[in-house]
Amino acid sequence: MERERLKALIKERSLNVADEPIFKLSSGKLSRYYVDLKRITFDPEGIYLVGKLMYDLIKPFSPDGVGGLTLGADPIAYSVAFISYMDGNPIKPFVVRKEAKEHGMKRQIEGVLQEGSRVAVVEDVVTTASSSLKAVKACRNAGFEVIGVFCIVDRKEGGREAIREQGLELYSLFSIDELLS
Ligand SMILES: O=P(O)(O)OC[C@H]1O[C@H](OP(=O)(O)OP(=O)(O)O)[C@H](O)[C@@H]1O
Ligand SMILES: O=C(O)c1cc(=O)[nH]c(=O)[nH]1
Repeated sequence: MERERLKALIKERSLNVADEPIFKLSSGKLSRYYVDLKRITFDPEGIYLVGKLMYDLIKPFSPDGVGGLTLGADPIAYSVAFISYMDGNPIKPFVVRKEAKEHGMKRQIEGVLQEGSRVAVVEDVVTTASSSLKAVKACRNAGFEVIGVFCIVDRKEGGREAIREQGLELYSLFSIDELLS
């Protein structure tokens, strides 16, 4: 039920489809469609559904932490952390900055996790997985053990294969096909 509701919300609010490839992606490529998941992750019902469904996906792996590359991953990490606490199984959120801070503690990762923590890397959309893998690399540099990459939508444009090359699996709530159909 929650999955069907989230799918309906994404189709209604996030899916932008054009006749021509007018949407510029993070990779620089142009696409005929764009899934704007910020329309979901900045909405109270959307953030609840994402938190609940993503928590259900991640929970079997028993991670200590959940987070990813700012900005897409941030609301996902916070909502999973909130839901996990309500479930009596707290998972700590963290944020990977695009670049390490140049002042203060000069950290790239913000949070309270210790070296050796097992973490789930989350993402809103995976296209090439370049953003997810940037987060994976930062996590590994911080001494975390990454257990997998978990996203809301897999655009199926090579991300899964790129993630596998790093010895990890991609888990998604939806693939682009079921949103476009
Ligand atoms: O799999 P990839 O090819 O890396 O593309 C997907 C990334 O692109 C978008 O982020 P964007 O770069 O627009 O940044 P933002 O989250 O800060 O808006 C999205 O949130 C993913 O992080
Ligand atoms: O590849 C991307 O940058 C991208 C694609 C998409 O559909 N949605 C998004 O937020 N980013």
